Amino acid sequence: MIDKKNITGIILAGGKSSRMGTDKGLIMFKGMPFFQHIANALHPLVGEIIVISNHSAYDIFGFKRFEDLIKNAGPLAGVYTGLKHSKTEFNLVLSCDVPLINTGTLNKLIDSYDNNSEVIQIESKGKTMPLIALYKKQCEYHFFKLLQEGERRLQYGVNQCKVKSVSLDAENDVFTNNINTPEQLKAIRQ
Ligand SMILES: Nc1nc2c(ncn2[C@@H]2O[C@H](COP(=O)(O)OP(=O)(O)OP(=O)(O)O)[C@@H](O)[C@H]2O)c(=O)[nH]1
Repeated sequence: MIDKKNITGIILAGGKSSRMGTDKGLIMFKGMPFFQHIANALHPLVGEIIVISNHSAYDIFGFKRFEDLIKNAGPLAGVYTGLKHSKTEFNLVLSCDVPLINTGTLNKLIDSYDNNSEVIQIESKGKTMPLIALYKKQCEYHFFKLLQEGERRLQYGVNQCKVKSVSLDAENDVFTNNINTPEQLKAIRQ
């Protein structure tokens, strides 16, 4: 069991939201922004939450916010920035577009940790999800090197680490739904 004081929650909210057309983390769903749903799911499991985003609108949530150390380089740079600023060995990294996520699902990542892994990621509907994952801080070194080489793919970066995937039961797959488009938003609001 990992002590929650040794886990930082890192929420990435620095994307362009081009498919949605409006900043995804700030979309209202069941009375609160997507971002707040994600922070609420993380809160019981971590000692601190930090936000990685160049958008100052996220300051309203009251967490420390850091800007990408490498700009316009996508989620790989966002995760790298989060790990670099984290003070803890373990880090639960989430995107801001999974508003159905819950603490129980995230806890599965922590429960599945073993000493041989550097990243534990969710696998849902046959797809690995490196933005619902537990990272050891040491991954920052791999990611920095890859970014310097011009690599931008997060899943490629994760695959350079010792990675383990945790599959969800079919009835829990819904909690990891990525909401990227107005159509997907409409579907969860119904
Ligand atoms: N900090 C940071 N986060 C990012 C960056 N790019 C994407 N993200 C975050 O990574 C997660 C997944 O992002 P995507 O859906 O792949 O990209 P997006 O730019 O948000 O959306 P699209 O423009 O529709 O692809 C979201 O939480 C984004 O906010 C980035 O350059 N920096």
